Amino acid sequence: MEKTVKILITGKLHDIALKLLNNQPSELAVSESLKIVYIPDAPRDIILKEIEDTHVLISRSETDVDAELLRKAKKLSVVARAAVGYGNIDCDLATEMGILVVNTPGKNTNSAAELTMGLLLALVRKIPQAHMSTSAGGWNRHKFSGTELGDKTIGIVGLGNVGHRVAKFAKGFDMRVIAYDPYISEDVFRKNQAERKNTLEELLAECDVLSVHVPLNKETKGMISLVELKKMRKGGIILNAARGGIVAERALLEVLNEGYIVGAAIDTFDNEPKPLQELIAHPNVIVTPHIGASTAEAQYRIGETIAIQVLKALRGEIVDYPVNLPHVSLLGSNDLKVFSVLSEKVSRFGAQIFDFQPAILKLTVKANLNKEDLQVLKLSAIKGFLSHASEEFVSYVNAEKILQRKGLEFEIEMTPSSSAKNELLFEVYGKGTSEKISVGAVLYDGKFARLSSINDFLFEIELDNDLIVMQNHDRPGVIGDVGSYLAKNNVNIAQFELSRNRRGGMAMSLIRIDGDLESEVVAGLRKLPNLISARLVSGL
Ligand SMILES: NC(=O)c1ccc[n+]([C@@H]2O[C@H](COP(=O)([O-])OP(=O)(O)OC[C@H]3O[C@@H](n4cnc5c(N)ncnc54)[C@H](O)[C@@H]3O)[C@@H](O)[C@H]2O)c1
Ligand SMILES: O=C(O)[C@H](O)COP(=O)(O)O
Repeated sequence: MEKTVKILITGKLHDIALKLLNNQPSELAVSESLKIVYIPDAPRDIILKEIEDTHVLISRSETDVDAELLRKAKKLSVVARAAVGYGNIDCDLATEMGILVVNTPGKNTNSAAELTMGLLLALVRKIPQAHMSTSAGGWNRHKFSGTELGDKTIGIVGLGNVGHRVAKFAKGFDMRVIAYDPYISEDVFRKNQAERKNTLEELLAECDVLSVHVPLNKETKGMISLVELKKMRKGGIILNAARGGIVAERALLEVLNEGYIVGAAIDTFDNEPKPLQELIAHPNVIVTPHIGASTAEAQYRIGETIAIQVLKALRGEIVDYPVNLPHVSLLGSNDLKVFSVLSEKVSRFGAQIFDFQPAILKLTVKANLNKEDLQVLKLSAIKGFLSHASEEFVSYVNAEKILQRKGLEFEIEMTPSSSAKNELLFEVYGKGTSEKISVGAVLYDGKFARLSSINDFLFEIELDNDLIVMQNHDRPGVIGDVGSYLAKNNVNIAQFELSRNRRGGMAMSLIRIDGDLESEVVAGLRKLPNLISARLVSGL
């Protein structure tokens, strides 16, 4: 029966996202049918109920994806954050549970940077106050006198996507741009014509306008508190269109009341949607309700990107913007995608053909790959092995953790090849010295997955459907007996491959069958004369 995947959407999304999920482009089509439950601005109690049988959650900043929610989500495999900040998602727990978290970095950058500049201009020219007064019939040309941006210094904390766009815009207003971001290279500062400050203190001491553009995390929460605000020049102003809590709100209120800081423009708050009342009502503060990403253009880009991420994740592909798989970024090419599927298949096969206690798994790769691509193959192999050998839900996200928990070691080795060979050898070693199995696989023509060996036996068989792995004595009549037994049990053979180590010695056969096979049928095979073993390998 076709599986149905439930996608719960709890925030407002652009129509393009729903269009792409409902009418999937052929290259992203998923085999499951999708049940989309779209509840923009969903209340918490509804989310907690709906999440129980949800497979994919698409959310915006108002949905806290915390431990309470995750623990109720028994079927969840993807959390898709339709924006950048994921401070509201318990990523550690999601990782532990094997849930992939994705986001859409860069897609709302321009909108957030434009809003930041809008807030800055509105603040220094008192535009909201002048508008209110004038639209109410007033005409106060002297009351609404402001200050210019030209020649003032803006201090940017976090020169990432939004930060460097703000830097560019500020340059357009002839501002001096200084920035503090210890995590990026000198080059980024140079390219964005921002003077690098090595400490936050240096930056604070020199800026008239302080604008924060860092993520909210343990390190940045409260990074601008009373001490830091007092390190700024008297008469400075503060912008926060990043996250509430980066600038401590009570401290900001204090310096505003003292008149030490003369203005603040804020889009993001500690307690959304009910921010600190005294702060938002302060006469020198202008506020917006977290609308940095709220433009038609940003929402289109986000909607399109998030739908593609979800479809890729459902297809088992590695997504473009994984949050909790930092060591695997883009799945570079289609070739790598096909190779990673081979890696998953060969290890899933290997997991089903031994009877000893495994201790070490080893993948030998004959190809020319970079470190990142090798990591993809490693994760695919672990995932393939564990998805047979573990009761837990295994994904690229938690595969390594589960492996560690099971006390298994993984080794990976690459044998560089002068020609473009794509071959894999997957080995499982037991604790005893003689316990070992190996399975070889190859990509013919760069795309067709074939099993090429099991231990010393050579094959060329498709790694698809269910397979029977049989060992027998190399004597006449075995193939005939097996063929008629399977026919009697209504099993159709798609491919039969026999390999032997020497004439009259041991033989191994692989039988690829159409459809599913009952385990009793395989058990019956073992009773045939000259059969040593027969086992079913499934889920390929
Ligand atoms: N108001 C909105 O609607 C809106 C829209 C977009 C982004 N945002 C928020 O803006 C912030 C920046 O977004 P982005 O897309 O530019 O992210 P980004 O990841 O591209 O940039 C963040 C930068 O902060 C730097 N950084 C991290 N920790 C730091 C620290 N302790 N000190 C100094 N620098 C540090 C990083 O090195 C990085 O360069 C995030 O909080 C994001 O959630 C808000
Ligand atoms: O983190 C972000 O990208 C912004 O805060 C926008 O988030 P939202 O559009 O989901 O509120």
